[in-house]
Amino acid sequence: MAKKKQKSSQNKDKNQELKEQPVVVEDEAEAAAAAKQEKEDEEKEEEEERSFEDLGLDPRLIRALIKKNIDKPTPIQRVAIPLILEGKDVVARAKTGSGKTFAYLLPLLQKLFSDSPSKHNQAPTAFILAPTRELCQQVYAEVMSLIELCRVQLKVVQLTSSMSNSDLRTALAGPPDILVSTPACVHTCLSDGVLQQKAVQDSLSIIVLDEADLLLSYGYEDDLKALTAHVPRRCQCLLMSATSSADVEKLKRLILHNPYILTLPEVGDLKDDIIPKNVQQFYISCTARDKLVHILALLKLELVQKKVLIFTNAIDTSYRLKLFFEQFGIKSAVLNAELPQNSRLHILEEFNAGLFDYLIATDDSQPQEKKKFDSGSNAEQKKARKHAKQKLDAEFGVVRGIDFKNVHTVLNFEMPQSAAGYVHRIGRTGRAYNTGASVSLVSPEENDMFEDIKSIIGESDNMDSNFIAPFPLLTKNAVEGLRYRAEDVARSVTKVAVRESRAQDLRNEILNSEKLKAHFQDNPRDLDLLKHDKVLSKKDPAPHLRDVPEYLLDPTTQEARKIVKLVRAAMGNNNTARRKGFKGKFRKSRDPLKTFSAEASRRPSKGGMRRRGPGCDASHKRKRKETVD
Ligand SMILES: Nc1ncnc2c1ncn2[C@@H]1O[C@H](COP(=O)(O)OP(=O)(O)OP(=O)(O)O)[C@@H](O)[C@H]1O
Repeated sequence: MAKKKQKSSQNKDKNQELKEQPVVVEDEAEAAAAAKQEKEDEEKEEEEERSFEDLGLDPRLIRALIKKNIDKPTPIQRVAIPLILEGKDVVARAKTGSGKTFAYLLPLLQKLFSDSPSKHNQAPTAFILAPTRELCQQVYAEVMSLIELCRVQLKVVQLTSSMSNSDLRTALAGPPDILVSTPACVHTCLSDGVLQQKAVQDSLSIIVLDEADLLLSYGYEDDLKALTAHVPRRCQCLLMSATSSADVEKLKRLILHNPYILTLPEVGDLKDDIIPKNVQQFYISCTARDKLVHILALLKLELVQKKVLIFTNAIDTSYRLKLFFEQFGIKSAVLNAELPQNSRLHILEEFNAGLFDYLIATDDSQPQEKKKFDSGSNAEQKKARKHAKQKLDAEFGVVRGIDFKNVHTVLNFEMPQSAAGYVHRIGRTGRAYNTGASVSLVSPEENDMFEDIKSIIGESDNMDSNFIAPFPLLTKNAVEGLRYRAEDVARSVTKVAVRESRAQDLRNEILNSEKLKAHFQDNPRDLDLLKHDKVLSKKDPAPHLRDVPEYLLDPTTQEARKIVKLVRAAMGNNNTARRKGFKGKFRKSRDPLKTFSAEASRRPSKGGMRRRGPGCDASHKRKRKETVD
């Protein structure tokens, strides 16, 4: 009996053992996976800790960055900087606001600091080409400020198509070390002999195509082809882009030799390419007529965070909005392709410097203007095209690339005409380490487009990051409380008033532009000279419209205002908050500056960044892998 008992207990033990065995195996597998994960996390952390020093950056540049409150490279910078310093050709694709400009500018400057160009150079050593004048101006300003902070002697010029040949010649005399321009302007310089082709072949050692995904769509293909014929083979080529497209591929083939490809996991996929994950997206459904009262409620009841960038599809609408706002004591400025270039640049600078909180920008892809070409007789179409061409500056681009600083809210007063337009607009907030929000006012007529946008940005696939939610803070009562005043004022903003104010603004800005040109030659940093948010209404705003009486605020709206104020207080100045260790409410993975991750890698441990070396595109034989973040 005892034996039987012993046997049965032995069997039991054995069974137990057998039963437990797979568990043990599973535990081991789990432990191994955990250890692997831990190692990967450690590696990732180490990678994230890499400083600008670790990347081999010149101490002068590091000091300059610190003065700009930039102390840590972004993921794209961590990978691109060392490669560019090594002299490699690089294609870098990373979403908007991920720090691509410094990713190429820092190593480019460092190279120019150390390799002092030959005295015999007759042409610039570096070309930086961007699709719009505004972008060129932005890059130029960035280069100049870095150089100033580094106290190094380098000559940088920005050339624009509006300059005369003699001005171009003067600017190119020397020659400059860096030339910032559009491809069309450089092409003109080459064909007019302002830039000698032979000199370019001898001197050019680095060329950057910034916002490369836009260059071909802006019609620069022929200009680039003409230029590449003179780009020497030894010249280092860098191509920076927010998206991957057939155009980028075409450019890559046109100008690069065996580049390293620094790319994103889902390149070609609009949603992951350019929507910054730290932007919360909202919408409000209302009739086209009710948009005014809704936008008034959002701004006047302070239900959205300032600064606010408001998008319209037509220039007239932007003036209508401005005049409407003025009657409620809300000061705003408008930005559109009709304004002179100096004014536009100055408006951007003022807005970035925080001189006003509301900027009404008209999207540069003008469906309204385009429609005019598509209707009417041939002669009318021709006339309309000529007229529009004269009026609208072809190199103006407000939606893409421009680095609007600290925009907390993007408001689509009118919906863009494409999903791409939507993501480009949204990309103006949530830049650098900031968070942001967007609110789109959607009328029934815009519903189809809105549905398209939702499906293209992948709302259904990924509820977490790309969900466009109903805006929760605006109640029906709050809107109704303002309706009477809004409708009354809206009636007073007539078509004639809009036309007059548009013409008046243009006159003012043309005068401004001349003054600006002269003034900024001597005082490039003086921002306060001319204000762009001045009142255009002929009628003084009625005092009772300035303030919203308490009785119009229902308890929910009061609560909502409090929330918005609290959030603002918590955010403070975001950059300062970040320096002080403020982590923000968004997960790190939602920050475009921190989430540069690349195509699926075999070593996802460091964020899946894939660095593809020369020749990889074709053969996949020499795949180099390096991962960050
Ligand atoms: N390492 C960094 N740390 C903090 N901020 C940074 C860093 N690098 C760049 N920035 C800031 O981030 C913002 C966005 O950078 P940048 O304009 O280069 O983005 P981008 O990737 O070129 O975007 P886009 O594709 O829209 O042009 C800028 O204001 C820039 O000063």
